Amino acid sequence: MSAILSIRDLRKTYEGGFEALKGVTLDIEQGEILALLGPNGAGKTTLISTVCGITNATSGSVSVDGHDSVTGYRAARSLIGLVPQEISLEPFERVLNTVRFSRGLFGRPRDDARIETILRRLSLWDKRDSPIKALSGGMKRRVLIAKALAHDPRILFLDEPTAGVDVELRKDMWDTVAELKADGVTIILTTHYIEEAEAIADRVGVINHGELLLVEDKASLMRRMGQKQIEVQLSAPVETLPDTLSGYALDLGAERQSLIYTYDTRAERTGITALLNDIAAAGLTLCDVQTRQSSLEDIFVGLVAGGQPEARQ
Ligand SMILES: Nc1ncnc2c1ncn2[C@@H]1O[C@H](COP(=O)(O)OP(=O)(O)OP(=O)(O)O)[C@@H](O)[C@H]1O
Repeated sequence: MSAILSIRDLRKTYEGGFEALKGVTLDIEQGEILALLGPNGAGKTTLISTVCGITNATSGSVSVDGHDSVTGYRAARSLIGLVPQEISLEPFERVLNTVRFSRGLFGRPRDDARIETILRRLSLWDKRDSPIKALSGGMKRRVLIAKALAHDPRILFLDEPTAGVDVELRKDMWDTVAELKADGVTIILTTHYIEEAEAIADRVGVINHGELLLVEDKASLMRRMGQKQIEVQLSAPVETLPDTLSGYALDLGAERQSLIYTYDTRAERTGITALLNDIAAAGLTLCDVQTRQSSLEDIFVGLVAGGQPEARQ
């Protein structure tokens, strides 16, 4: 895979001096779905707006399929579709015209067959003659996507596509995103919902206070999530670990009265049975056992709080 979008040391300081982006560097591969997770005010919308040229960067660069977003603005922008967070549609305009008009804005020749395909894909074809104001909130969001796709962009930004939508519609939106990916569209979406990132992303980025804290393959994050800890409470404190237990990666817990063993749930052998046997053979008496599992949410919360992710019970 090759990067279709390269963001280098992107900084944005708003008038008044607020530093919303503090040097973001990120490569986005052709055809991937990247979810950008971050709390309110993290800089997600600023990042998207800057990449799309709605806001000027203070410094740094963005290259879209080789086109610089400043010196080659028109070419770069024509490759991008943007679905904004806010629903900003003309209420009396009809669906078909709204979407057709968007294509024209990018100087693309009228192509009714293409618009029909897009509207059908988004289940909007039956509503093509409806005025926007007659649509439900979910349908309006679909129109925003159709508008963003009208000029056949190769990269689609979705800024919190499912904020405030019900569970069913959220799942629908996830299906739509998967279909767009199958069409070869590269998708970057921002979200507060960790389960959304889990459900659809290939890679997950975590942003906070204008800094990208992590960008990682979802599968490897899942492996981290797969990490579990078992804490064995002992009936009496131990000074040092018995030599017979030195082969295990064990940590001593609070007041040296517990042993903490971290293992991978996906491993063929977790080693728990042998560990428990060896603890007993070393003459230690167990009085309780607890397990904890770290989740993507723990990793996220830990990163955003500036600490280490903790395992969760
Ligand atoms: N035009 C502006 N002028 C000054 N500060 C701004 C402006 N736009 C955004 N900010 C500030 O920049 C920071 C990042 O905002 P941004 O909208 O990018 O965050 P976000 O991650 O998208 O948040 P949310 O999840 O709430 O949409 C916030 O502290 C915000 O108040």
